[in-house]
Amino acid sequence: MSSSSSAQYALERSIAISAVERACSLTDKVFRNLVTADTVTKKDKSPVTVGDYSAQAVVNAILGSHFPEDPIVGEEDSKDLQKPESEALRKQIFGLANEALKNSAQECPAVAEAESKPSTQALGDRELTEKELLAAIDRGSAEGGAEGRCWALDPIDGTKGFLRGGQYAVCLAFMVDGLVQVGVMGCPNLPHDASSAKPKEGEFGAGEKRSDLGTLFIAVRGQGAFQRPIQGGKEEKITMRQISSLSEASFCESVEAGHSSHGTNARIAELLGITAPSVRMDSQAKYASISRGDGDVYLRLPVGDGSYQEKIWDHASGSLLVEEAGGKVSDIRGKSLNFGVGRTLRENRGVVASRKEVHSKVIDAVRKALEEEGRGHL
Ligand SMILES: Nc1ncnc2c1ncn2[C@@H]1O[C@H](COP(=O)(O)O)[C@@H](OP(=O)(O)O)[C@H]1O
Ligand SMILES: [Mg+2]
Ligand SMILES: [Mg+2]
Ligand SMILES: [Mg+2]
Repeated sequence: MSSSSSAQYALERSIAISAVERACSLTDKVFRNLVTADTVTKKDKSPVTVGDYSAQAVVNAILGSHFPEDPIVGEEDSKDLQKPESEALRKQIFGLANEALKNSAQECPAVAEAESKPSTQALGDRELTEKELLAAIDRGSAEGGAEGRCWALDPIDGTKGFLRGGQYAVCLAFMVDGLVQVGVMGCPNLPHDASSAKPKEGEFGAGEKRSDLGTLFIAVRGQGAFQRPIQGGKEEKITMRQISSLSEASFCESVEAGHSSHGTNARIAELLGITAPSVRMDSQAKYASISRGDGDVYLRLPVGDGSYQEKIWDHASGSLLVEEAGGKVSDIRGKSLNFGVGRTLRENRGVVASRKEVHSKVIDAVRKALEEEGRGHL
């Protein structure tokens, strides 16, 4: 196989971009119409439920029409949605997903081009039935594995961030024989330029969205990592920041202490001489941020007894972005992430991502900090 030809996986790349774009405009709309100060106060998660299901339906329907044989490992399934009491929810998702499938075909040059190819079946000519919609969601139930083509989808990654008005991402990756080849990530609330002010969290409901928010990240193995405004525009190449010493680095970590141990991170920073405060954000936007140099090290340390198995859709697209931007991604022991063993990364514990040159130093500090806590066995 000629690995560096820019034509390699060009179709998968353009279909993935269009699917993620459509899903992002849908989730953005769901946020603006359904997340209100009231739903947030009541800790009502229904907006994210609507967004999750309809975004998965849209992406899977698009993948299904272009690559009908390809298995998809998606986070959601329609089991709860099929219950009689979910009828109103089903109707809402049905409307949103069909609208997204219909509207965007003309607006998105990548999909217009791909869909004009005779081999593909045009979407959006007619509405999907409710049955087809549920089937599209359940197309995501593949088991994954080390053989052949496979997609991994997180329709809304960072569900907590979505509800806060903070960072979340639509993440889609294409894998061959367990290796990620294409990663596309849409971050509707991430500024194009990291130096511009961060969006204020908790600004719910209607109102004009800032025009500098919404960034799309794209990576193909061997072809580099790129970003562009999600609304369209020129792709620019991104690379991780050059730092001469780890003491200049800053960490990027989860907002949720339950997803990554903040206390241990602080000790690792101390061991490495890092003084800059950690940047905390939800979702795989962390991988995207370090890929373009907003931060330098993404640490995700196991919490508790370390038995949690990371899900492949939480890391597939982000890890390729970092690798293509000059970084290295491994688990806390320095072992490569193995995306070919099923729906989870069961052979790995936690994640460490940084520039290649400093990666082993970070791994050493992680080991030392865990040993000090009596968790060296993790
Ligand atoms: N105990 C745990 N440890 C690590 N990750 C967890 C976890 N419980 C849930 N997660 C995952 O963490 C993801 C969010 O990561 P982050 O905290 O970096 O934003 C969630 O994705 P979803 O939001 O798609 O469900 C979920 O899959
Ligand atoms: Mg997720
Ligand atoms: Mg999710
Ligand atoms: Mg989830």
